[in-house]
Amino acid sequence: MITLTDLVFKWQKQQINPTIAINSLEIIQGEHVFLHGPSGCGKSTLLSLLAGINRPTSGQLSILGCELGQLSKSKCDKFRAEHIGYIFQNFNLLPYLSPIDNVTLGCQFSKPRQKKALINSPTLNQEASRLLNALGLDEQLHQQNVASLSIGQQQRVAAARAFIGSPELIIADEPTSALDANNRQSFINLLFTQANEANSTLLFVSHDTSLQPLFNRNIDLLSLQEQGK
Ligand SMILES: Nc1ncnc2c1ncn2[C@@H]1O[C@H](COP(=O)(O)OP(=O)(O)OP(=O)(O)O)[C@@H](O)[C@H]1O
Repeated sequence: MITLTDLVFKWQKQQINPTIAINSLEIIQGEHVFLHGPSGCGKSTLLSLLAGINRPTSGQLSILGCELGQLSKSKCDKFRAEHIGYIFQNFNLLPYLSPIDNVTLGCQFSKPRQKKALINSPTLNQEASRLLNALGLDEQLHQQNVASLSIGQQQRVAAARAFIGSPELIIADEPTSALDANNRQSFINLLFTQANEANSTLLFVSHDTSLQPLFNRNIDLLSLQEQGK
């Protein structure tokens, strides 16, 4: 599903030590991967490459057989909209829109993803509402401005936006950092249920190593990078 070969990424051309240097990594469809490593080792940078937000400096990065480094920026954006659900560390929600509008935005830029979302519900709004309910966001909050929601509630909106249209890859960057232990466990359970239902690959970044046993694969980015340098 994801294949990295001799992948190198430098933020600056003149940088001596690349931020990312990975010889080889293969992740198969449906795998639940826990990615960890010390602060600054490049976790968010790697995620931005996988999401096509940044481009490799050299090497290959292929997702679902598509070589992301070869795509134009607009094709990369289209690829991301179609195949990837991304839960950002700071959620990246549009504060003046409602939860429903934020969630439907997740599939607004891809017709195939909209079609997949409409398998479960007659309209995109109803599908957004179904996902928000499944994530435990009270129905009366679905139409309020997102800015008026608590952090935990905003996190649910960010998750529903990533899940809509069952993308093949779900990327979650520190998605549980703002939650207490109970909410963290229920959030993880929902994440796994959603990923299993759609056979999505899950790439989950966290500093909380107590979550590690819940995943079927554990990648230490620092050791992976050591092999590549
Ligand atoms: N936009 C940027 N421009 C230049 N350098 C950057 C940029 N973003 C990150 N870096 C650098 O890349 C390196 C890796 O940062 P990154 O955020 O990927 O680490 P991380 O492992 O996700 O850290 P954390 O666990 O603290 O979130 C750091 O040295 C950081 O300073």
